[in-house]
Amino acid sequence: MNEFTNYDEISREKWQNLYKTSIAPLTKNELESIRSLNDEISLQDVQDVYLPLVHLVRLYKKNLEDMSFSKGLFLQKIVKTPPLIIGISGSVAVGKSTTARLVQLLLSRAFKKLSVELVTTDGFLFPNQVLEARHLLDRKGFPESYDMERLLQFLYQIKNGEHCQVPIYSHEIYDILPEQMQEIDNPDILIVEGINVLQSPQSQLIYVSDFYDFSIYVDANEAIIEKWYLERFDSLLKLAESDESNYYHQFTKLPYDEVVALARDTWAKVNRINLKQYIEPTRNRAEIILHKTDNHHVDKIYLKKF
Ligand SMILES: Nc1ncnc2c1ncn2[C@@H]1O[C@H](COP(=O)(O)OP(=O)(O)OP(=O)(O)O)[C@@H](O)[C@H]1O
Ligand SMILES: CC(C)(CO)[C@@H](O)C(=O)NCCC(=O)O
Repeated sequence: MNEFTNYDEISREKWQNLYKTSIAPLTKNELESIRSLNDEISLQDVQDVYLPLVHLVRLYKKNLEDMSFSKGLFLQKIVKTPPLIIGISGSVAVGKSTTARLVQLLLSRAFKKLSVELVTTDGFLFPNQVLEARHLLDRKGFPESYDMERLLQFLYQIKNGEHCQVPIYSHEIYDILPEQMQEIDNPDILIVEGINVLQSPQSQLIYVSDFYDFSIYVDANEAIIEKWYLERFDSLLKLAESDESNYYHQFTKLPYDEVVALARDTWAKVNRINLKQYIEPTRNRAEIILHKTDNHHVDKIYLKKF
């Protein structure tokens, strides 16, 4: 069976015309907020692709509310609608966090009174010290480098309306920040972004799919993702140039061709292998697959049929 049998393939042209008339165009302020989020984002893509996507999320939210209401009627008690959880997955450097921040911004616009929080699963990586002790430093990002049980516990607590604290990962120090936590206090919508969002822990007793009400896999051709990875490596190095505490500072002293070779090597030996073995196989668990080409231009969207 073809991997996409279970999906409707929708061209960008078709997608961008869905619900066009019922979505208000972006205001000047909103355009500015998007620009400040990432000035590379194409505003045409926001209008044509991401606004209809957020409209679709509305339907899933409505569905969750209706189901809670009906369960309440059945049980003859008040059942509070749990937070809507959206998972965003895909390769390292494919643009998950940019997509997640954009979706957060657009959802806050669509639901002005609701709180929309964003968490990255990078925070659930074991600290370098633990990875080192387990000889896993060069396996960062692979399933065994994450505390998956803790991630699942967190998702459970969120659904249960509990106040949660999440560790914070910093690309600058290439490690979990000591003694700093992100506070998540009972949001209406939670976006969880990360390469392992659609993976299950090894015990398989709990399925991550039980917690996500909607999920997005950000997809692109492998050669293009490698290019984005190399470009991002380059911009991380530029940021590290005058900051000795930055993990990437050590590489700023190397000749340019050695830096490129190093980044290519990390892509080939770590991130590409992870993509092929563990990330891409979860693609067809997503509700929506956003397929991107050069310049992050979305050309195709796949929506799960059932
Ligand atoms: N829609 C977009 N338009 C333009 N540039 C983008 C877009 N999405 C991502 N990028 C760029 O691509 C690179 C990777 O993006 P991002 O950091 O969001 O990826 P990621 O998948 O979250 O990576 P990681 O898994 O390593 O955290 C960044 O340089 C970012 O600026
Ligand atoms: C933190 C992750 C795993 C995911 O965001 C990734 O950015 C990473 O650091 N991968 C390890 C190999 C590398 O340095 O690119």
